[in-house]
Amino acid sequence: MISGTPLEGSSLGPQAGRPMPGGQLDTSHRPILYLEDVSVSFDGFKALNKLSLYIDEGELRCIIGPNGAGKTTMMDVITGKTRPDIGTVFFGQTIDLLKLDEPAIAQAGVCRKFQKPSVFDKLSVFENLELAMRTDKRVWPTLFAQLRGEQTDRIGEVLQTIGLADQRDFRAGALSHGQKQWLEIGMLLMQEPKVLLVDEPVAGMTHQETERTAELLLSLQGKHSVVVVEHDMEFVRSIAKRVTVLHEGTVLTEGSMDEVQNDPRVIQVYLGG
Ligand SMILES: Nc1ncnc2c1ncn2[C@@H]1O[C@H](COP(=O)(O)OP(=O)(O)OP(=O)(O)O)[C@@H](O)[C@H]1O
Repeated sequence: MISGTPLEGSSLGPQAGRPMPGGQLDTSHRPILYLEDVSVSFDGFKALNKLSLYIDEGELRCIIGPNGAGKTTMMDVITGKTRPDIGTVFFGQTIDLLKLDEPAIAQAGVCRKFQKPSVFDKLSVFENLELAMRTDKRVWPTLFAQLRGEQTDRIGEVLQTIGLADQRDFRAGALSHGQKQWLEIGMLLMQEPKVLLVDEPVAGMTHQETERTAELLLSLQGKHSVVVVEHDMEFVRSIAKRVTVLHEGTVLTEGSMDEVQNDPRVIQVYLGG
């Protein structure tokens, strides 16, 4: 049995079935997440400039763009870390994310995976997943109880999804960098997020780990909306259906990987030609 240490700084969201912060999620009109005309200034510099972005339910979207394009700021706005000067950010049709704070946004089902893994090294893979489930406020009544069968099953499912079933009793500290990243994705999945924001998931990974991460993220689409910010173009090509290119805080273009890579404006932005 592990203790119920809070996951400080982590953005863990909910499992289904409890009232959501900000109201009930309504995705009947397609986008599960949308930003409209969002601007953010830092000392007069516009990090986001009338950015509009629409993410559909179950979609896997890749966001690319040169350094300083505004990708991180965009994620910060969605998760409530940064408040825009102006603009609209909605989760479904009815939940105004600008009215919620960071924990409430995570609890509503918008979760973020940061670049650096933050698993608990001394705990086993299984215990890390168990802890992620126990930090969900809606299962706090079970904090000191034995895991119920369905909860153990859920951990088993997530272990399969992240490809760590054989490592379930390994200490997380003994995992490779790639395995730690998958475990952290698993910890977020324990909360059954509707939207998963993933920041540079393959940075520092081996080729094989990168391929496995592509399979993992592809397996999530349909069940979750996944927004991936990544610089590795080969990786983006391997998972992308629709790619959004950010530049100077706004959407330069959107389309398939082939479309955006052949767009002269994109080539100019990347090559500075
Ligand atoms: N807190 C801040 N204060 C001042 N300027 C900031 C702040 N955060 C971001 N910026 C600036 O806003 C712009 C957009 O930054 P952001 O980190 O969102 O870009 P990015 O696309 O994520 O870049 P990278 O790919 O390098 O991570 C950059 O010019 C950055 O220097």
